Amino acid sequence: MMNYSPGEPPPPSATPAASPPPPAVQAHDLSVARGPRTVLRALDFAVPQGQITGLLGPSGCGKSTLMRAIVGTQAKVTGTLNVLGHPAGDATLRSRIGYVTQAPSVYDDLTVRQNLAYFAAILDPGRAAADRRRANVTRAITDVALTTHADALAGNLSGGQRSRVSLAVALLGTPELLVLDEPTVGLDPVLRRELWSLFHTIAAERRATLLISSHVMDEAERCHRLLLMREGEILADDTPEALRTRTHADTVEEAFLRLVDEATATTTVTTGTDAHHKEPAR
Ligand SMILES: Nc1ncnc2c1ncn2[C@@H]1O[C@H](COP(=O)(O)OP(=O)(O)OP(=O)(O)O)[C@@H](O)[C@H]1O
Repeated sequence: MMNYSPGEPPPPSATPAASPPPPAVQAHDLSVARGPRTVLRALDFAVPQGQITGLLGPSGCGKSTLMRAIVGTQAKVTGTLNVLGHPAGDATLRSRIGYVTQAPSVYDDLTVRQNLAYFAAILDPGRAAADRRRANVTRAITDVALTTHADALAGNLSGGQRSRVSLAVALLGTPELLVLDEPTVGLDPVLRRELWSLFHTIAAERRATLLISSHVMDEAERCHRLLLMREGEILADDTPEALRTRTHADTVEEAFLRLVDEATATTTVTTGTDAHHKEPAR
């Protein structure tokens, strides 16, 4: 279904211009409380346009919460969060963002094609758009490699296939920003590789921005940029290569672990009884 070969990510799709385009997402002093807890703490970061940014970190570090804030479905958000030039949650952003949650949102009693036709009718209503809708539905089904299952009931699909129906729904409207929460969970390695190839094709051909969460560190190597998270904070915001170089690590996983060790050592030193020395331990 696609033509990107895995390994090093290809260069970002945007051709070099005199001034770089504004970031797709820009956060300043962004915090989120869930219940009594602050689960995101004073985040500052930018997600560049037309690239794939990976959001990585252990379970519970706040990846889904951050994505929900970006798509405008999270309560108790403070600080500044701009998305495609508007405050997050602005009504004008609805058709410009595709969001796929961890739990696939599909109707089990409809076929794959019927599910997509239903969402296509909401996105692009009216009789005059019928041909365009049909073409978009077929394209989205092909994109996620579900052509052979197009007439199967969603309720009879495997978990990975249902996730791909959700992804196809997000691809229907050709969004400028795609926010994908762990889209490759439960998929076999071949399918994971194919989906990553699709993500690169979307970034390159449609100039879309993709923010993709994962806790599988080998997927980090396929991103143009990474936001590494830990306990509600951003530990690093860089390219995979720069992260590896900076930490003298062979893999992003190793780089992440070194950064965690550094952060832990800093915390221990600054919160310990002898809090004079604040440099991270080596
Ligand atoms: N509805 C809720 N009420 C209170 N706290 C919540 C709620 N949902 C999540 N949390 C807490 O917020 C923190 C961040 O959760 P979040 O789901 O964003 O993490 P995550 O990094 O996406 O995890 P995972 O990789 O397991 O999906 C966690 O500590 C979690 O316990």
